[in-house]
Amino acid sequence: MMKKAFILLLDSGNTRLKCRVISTNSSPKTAEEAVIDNHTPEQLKIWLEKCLVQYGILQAAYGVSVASIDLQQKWESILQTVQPLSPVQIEWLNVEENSLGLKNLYHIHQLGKDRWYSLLGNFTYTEKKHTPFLSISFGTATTIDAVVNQQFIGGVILPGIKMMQQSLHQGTALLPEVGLPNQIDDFPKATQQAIEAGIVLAQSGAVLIQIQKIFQQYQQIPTLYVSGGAKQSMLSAIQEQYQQWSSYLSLPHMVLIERHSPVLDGIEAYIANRNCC
Ligand SMILES: Nc1ncnc2c1ncn2[C@@H]1O[C@H](COP(=O)(O)OP(=O)(O)OP(=O)(O)O)[C@@H](O)[C@H]1O
Ligand SMILES: CC(C)(CO)[C@@H](O)C(=O)NCCC(=O)O
Repeated sequence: MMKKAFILLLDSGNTRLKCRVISTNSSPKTAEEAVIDNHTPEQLKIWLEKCLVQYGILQAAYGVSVASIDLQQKWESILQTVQPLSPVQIEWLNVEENSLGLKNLYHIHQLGKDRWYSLLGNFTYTEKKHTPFLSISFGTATTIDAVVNQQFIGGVILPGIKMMQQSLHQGTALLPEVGLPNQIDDFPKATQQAIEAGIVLAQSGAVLIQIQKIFQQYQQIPTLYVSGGAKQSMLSAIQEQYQQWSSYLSLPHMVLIERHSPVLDGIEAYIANRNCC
């Protein structure tokens, strides 16, 4: 009988580590996911020890990181300790000029690896490869990346929602730190509501502008793939802003798809393709 084994995928972000276990000799292949806060790295050890019992030996580990070198080394040392007799090195993946049929027009030495693998995850998920899309992440930072005609044509970086909330509070004497609203007013009349609405509009407005630019330049409405820890608070605002603009011009319906972990999907697709060719 074949020995049970698994592969580990890691997406090391500025706030959290997202992990996926892929069982190599059982079905379904994707066995389990976990999210570890960067402040509690020991949780990775606890989770991996559980995985070793359940899924057999750790065969390989692939990661994408935009976090500090220190944190990368922390994840590496945890992997060494959980399987000391046959230690596994994490292979940290890089950005490329071309992968899985997607061409990268961004500066490859500058592009965040999470952005590239998220694009690959969303591109793999796209059935009609010529459909333009925006790969949007509401994480520590917000990123809005555009793919048209199978090319990543570029994207924008904004402070994330939490970062905007904190910076308004920290940089002023009178402004409180706010949470995320369920509903926003068009013309707020109180401080908290004014800040909440301002942040949501800044973020969803940036998305709408990128949709408009693609429409102006390519006469198509992109599909939106939305991910990241703060995505829930943004979905209705994006839909509403699109609705208001598009109804004047009788534009087609916009497809918005929530994506759970596109970076891990991108790593999985990239590795599967590399190992098979
Ligand atoms: N309900 C929420 N409201 C507001 N912000 C949230 C909420 N839930 C999570 N967040 C924020 O989402 C961010 C974390 O999201 P995510 O895990 O996607 O980011 P990350 O680990 O920093 O990864 P990356 O660096 O790749 O963005 C944090 O800034 C967190 O505060
Ligand atoms: C923008 C973030 C922080 C998003 O996680 C990350 O992708 C990053 O650090 N990028 C490097 C700069 C760039 O992508 O141009």
